[in-house]
Amino acid sequence: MAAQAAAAGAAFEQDIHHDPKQKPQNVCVLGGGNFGTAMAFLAASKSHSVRWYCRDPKQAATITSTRRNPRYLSDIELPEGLQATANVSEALQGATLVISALPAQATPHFIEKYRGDIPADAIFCCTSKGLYLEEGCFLSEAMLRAFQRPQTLAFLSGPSFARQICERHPTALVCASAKLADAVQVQFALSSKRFRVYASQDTVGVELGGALKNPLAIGAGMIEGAGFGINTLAAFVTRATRELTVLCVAMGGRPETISGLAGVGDLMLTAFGDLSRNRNCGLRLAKGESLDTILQSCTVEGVPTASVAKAFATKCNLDLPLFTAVAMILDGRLNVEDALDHLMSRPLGTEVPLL
Ligand SMILES: NC(=O)C1=CN([C@@H]2O[C@H](COP(=O)(O)OP(=O)(O)OC[C@H]3O[C@@H](n4cnc5c(N)ncnc54)[C@H](O)[C@@H]3O)[C@@H](O)[C@H]2O)C=CC1
Ligand SMILES: O=C(CO)COP(=O)(O)O
Repeated sequence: MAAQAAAAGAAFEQDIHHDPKQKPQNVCVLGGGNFGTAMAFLAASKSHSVRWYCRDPKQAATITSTRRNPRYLSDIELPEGLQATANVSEALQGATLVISALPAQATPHFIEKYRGDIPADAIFCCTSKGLYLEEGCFLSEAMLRAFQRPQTLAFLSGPSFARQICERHPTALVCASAKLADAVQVQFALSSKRFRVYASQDTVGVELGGALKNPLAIGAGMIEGAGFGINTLAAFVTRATRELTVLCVAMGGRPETISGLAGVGDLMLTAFGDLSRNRNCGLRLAKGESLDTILQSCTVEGVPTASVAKAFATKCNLDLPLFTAVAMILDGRLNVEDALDHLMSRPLGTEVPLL
């Protein structure tokens, strides 16, 4: 399948979505991990000028000389024209579009440290999927505080494993920005025959959908790890979708966004997809591995996000048993079996509010 997809590669490069009104971008990708690799791959495939910041100088040098990322997705051959560097100022100089693929918890600190190097008129497009634990808030709020000035933010989200983007599987995402024209800039900058971006103005829904599906995907993994089958998983994902929608709408997002790519689309991918680190984290926890060991092995955004999600639910006066159970298991206050027992023993009720 991967070979077949790669063979279709030449067509992928063609920019069928070229809009003469959209200028070519000077793209800077931040983050040398899985998603940074996918974003650098995409932007370079579209013939933008791409500079890619990886904090490890050896890694950056190897990428530039071999066109492979030695640490992540190392079997993927990257397009020509990519320049990786460990020098932040060099990477950001003259950028018109900054695509950040740093872990959520690292992003505000990065901005605080390097805001002087980030061009004030660039679109800062965030692909991180998490809420900000240190301040118990949306990542965008912490990012804007870190900028200490107005900066155009966009959020790119939806069902998209980095590996499958690089293997050119047809993929669809949504990009949200307060001004539709800014979301459209990103849309045209990245769309191709194999990567379709929808534009949106629902920044709250897109940011929250991407972040909140992660603790729920951990829950889905726990169910599988505990040995339960598709009956349990389907029930969980259905009720999880409801909790996701109720919380996003209470926080100001649109329900249509949550039934779209950034919500249900990404929840399905991560709850059912073997490549999901959040799902695998739940699976490994249910099999008895310690959370510390798991977090040392990979980025799992759902862990810090779970407790912020629970705090958001409390603030909105919402009873969201699945978010609560996942957060309590991650805090070590409940085990998976007891959580399932408790969830199945809750008072019986109607599925949706009565008419
Ligand atoms: N992997 C995927 O398929 C997808 C990931 N995302 C999101 O992208 C974000 C990044 O995820 P991945 O790339 O998968 O993680 P990763 O763990 O593969 O890579 C993270 C990278 O960030 C670098 N990094 C960490 N802290 C840093 C700092 N302070 N300064 C500079 N570099 C730093 C690490 O060295 C590493 O290269 C997450 O929020 C994730 O939810 C979104 C869609 C898909
Ligand atoms: O968000 C993702 C794909 O859309 C990646 O999910 P994981 O972080 O669980 O691997």
